[in-house]
Amino acid sequence: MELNAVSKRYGEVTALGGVDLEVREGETVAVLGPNAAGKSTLLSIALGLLPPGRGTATVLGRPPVEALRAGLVGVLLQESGLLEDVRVAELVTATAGMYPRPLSPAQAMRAAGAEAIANRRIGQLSGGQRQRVRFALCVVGDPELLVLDEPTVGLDVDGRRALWQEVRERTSRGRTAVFATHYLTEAASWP
Ligand SMILES: Nc1ncnc2c1ncn2[C@@H]1O[C@H](COP(=O)(O)OP(=O)(O)OP(=O)(O)O)[C@@H](O)[C@H]1O
Repeated sequence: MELNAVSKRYGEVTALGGVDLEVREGETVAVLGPNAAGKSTLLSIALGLLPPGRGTATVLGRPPVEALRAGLVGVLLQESGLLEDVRVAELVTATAGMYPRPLSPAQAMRAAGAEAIANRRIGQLSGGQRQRVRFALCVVGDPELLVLDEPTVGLDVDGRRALWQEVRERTSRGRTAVFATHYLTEAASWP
């Protein structure tokens, strides 16, 4: 992922003031900053979900939207909506079907620590359980790059452990991850 001199203003608010970032294959990079620092804005631009005011973004050597459409990027955004009436396994299976070379739904749910809730309806899940489902959906396509916005919010110790273990396992296979956090410990403890 490469950002060159990316700026973004919302009216009077300067969310990003000329950010350069280069993330190479196999790296795990934390975007660290306090609330309102511009982390989500940066990730949204890097994903092609938001146009930069100035500057350029490329992902895997192409425009971000193309990388996203090609199924090369797994995304976990803060509090993103989930279908409420379906069961976890149904949603993960349907999402897997949108990718060229997905993991099995069981693998993705295991990676997210969501096996025990596979048959539960999403509308009945707790906040942390929903976050596990978001992570399962993020990895089920076995993407080259994971983009995670505050991925551990709401997760208990086991949920956090499962998530970081999966990120580490992917990185060891040359995959890449970029995550936003305001937890200094999470950013700093990364090897
Ligand atoms: N759609 C929007 N319209 C106007 N201002 C916005 C919009 N989105 C973000 N902002 C402002 O841009 C700044 C950066 O917001 P952003 O969500 O990128 O920060 P963040 O670092 O992700 O924060 P947090 O840690 O609280 O999630 C904030 O001042 C925010 O109020």
